[in-house]
Amino acid sequence: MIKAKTAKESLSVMTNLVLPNETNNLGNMFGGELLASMDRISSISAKMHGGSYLVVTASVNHVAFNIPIPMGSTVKLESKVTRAFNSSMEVYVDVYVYDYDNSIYNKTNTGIYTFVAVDNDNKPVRVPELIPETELEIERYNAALRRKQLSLILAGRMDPADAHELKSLFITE
Ligand SMILES: CCCCCCCCCCCCCCCC(=O)SCCNC(=O)CCNC(=O)[C@H](O)C(C)(C)COP(=O)(O)OP(=O)(O)OC[C@H]1O[C@@H](n2cnc3c(N)ncnc32)[C@H](O)[C@@H]1OP(=O)(O)O
Repeated sequence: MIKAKTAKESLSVMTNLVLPNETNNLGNMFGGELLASMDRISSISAKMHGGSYLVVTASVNHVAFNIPIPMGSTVKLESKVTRAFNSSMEVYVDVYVYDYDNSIYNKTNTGIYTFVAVDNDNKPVRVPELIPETELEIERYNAALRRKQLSLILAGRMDPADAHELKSLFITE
């Protein structure tokens, strides 16, 4: 049996400066640059949880661009696995921009990614269970199955009729 791991064991943090070649014509960080950084850091978290296996991005489930990030900003990305299923793992990435006037980080974006651990033949392999500890980790863990079902439906991999946990949000018997 594979030993379970806590969510915090997969924590990965990356801080960077937004340079001019990473911005759009409004002088704000280009969305694709942010997506690439989010994919990169979340793959590190998935790999930390999955162990020696390779991990591949199976889906980008959600990315909200709530606030533009201006050129010159100090951007911090934090990612953690929120739940492990059989071979797949959900990873949350929270993005913050440093406010130098008030010496605090403000959250600007959140992204939710799914990674799958695979062997050298690209066959999915089992990953350790995840143990959530903090209130936020437990909240994200509990809702992850519904997000997985939604992601599978959108990818054409699941019949909505089989998504019982997701349906229970909308339909009460
Ligand atoms: C030489 C030097 C080397 C150095 C080395 C070090 C590297 C160290 C860092 C590594 C970091 C790399 C990070 C790269 C990250 C990319 O950039 S990877 C490139 C982009 N991604 C890809 O190319 C993946 C392409 N897709 C695939 O290969 C296959 O579809 C997959 C994802 C492996 C799934 O395979 P499958 O045969 O369809 O498997 P299936 O059994 O149906 O599903 C497996 C699991 O995935 C889940 N799943 C599948 N699709 C979805 C979906 N859309 N939504 C949610 N869940 C899904 C299933 O529900 C299932 O979950 P579990 O119940 O097992 O938990």
